Amino acid sequence: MTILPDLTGYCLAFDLDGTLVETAPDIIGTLNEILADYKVPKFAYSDARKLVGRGARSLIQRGFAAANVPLDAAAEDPMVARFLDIYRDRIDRESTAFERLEDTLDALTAAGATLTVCTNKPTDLSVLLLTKLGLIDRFGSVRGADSVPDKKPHPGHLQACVDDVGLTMAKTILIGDSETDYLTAQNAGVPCVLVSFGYCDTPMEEMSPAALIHHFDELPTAIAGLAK
Ligand SMILES: O=C(O)COP(=O)(O)O
Ligand SMILES: [Mg+2]
Repeated sequence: MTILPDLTGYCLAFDLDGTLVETAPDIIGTLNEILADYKVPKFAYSDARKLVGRGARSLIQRGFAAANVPLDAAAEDPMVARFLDIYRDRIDRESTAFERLEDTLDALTAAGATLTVCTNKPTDLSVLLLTKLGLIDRFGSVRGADSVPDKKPHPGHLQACVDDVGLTMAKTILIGDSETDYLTAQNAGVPCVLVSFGYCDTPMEEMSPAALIHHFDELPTAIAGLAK
């Protein structure tokens, strides 16, 4: 494994869905439960994975649109509430940390880095998921979209995570899977590491992150190149 530089004073802020955790199976499972109420056929996992990543409301809208079923605007709010209830009950049924995540976080923490989670998932669900997967104690701060006045890509969301752990943007790196994460890092003026294994509907070639990784094994080398 890469020899890491001293990362004391560094804040590594991670996105959650599609970056730390493969949450799509339970998110799509929840969508399929909602669609069944409306007699809409279930999505195959491979077809629905590309719909994930922009929150429950967008997923429902995209799910109905992809199935060519009109969605009454008045039905959306109760549907989102029901989605969140169902999802909470099955949040870790099939969701798993991406391969080699824990070894990699161990190495980064041992080198002195402080880890945080900056996600557009609701905070309570983020904490619940990380707790169920045994990951919560690794992070000095977990902030969902509801914990800040303006969510990602607003840089204030990232700033709040950095403030929580008493560090500075000058020594912060954002690790994410989507255009939202890329724009957040740009808006905050910090380097962005993008992972290619998450949920991104923008082609990776259209963004120019500081590093692009395809597996967590590659993250220490990427961080070593950025933390100087
Ligand atoms: O739930 C969402 O909207 C996306 O969550 P993420 O920011 O952890 O990818
Ligand atoms: Mg994500």
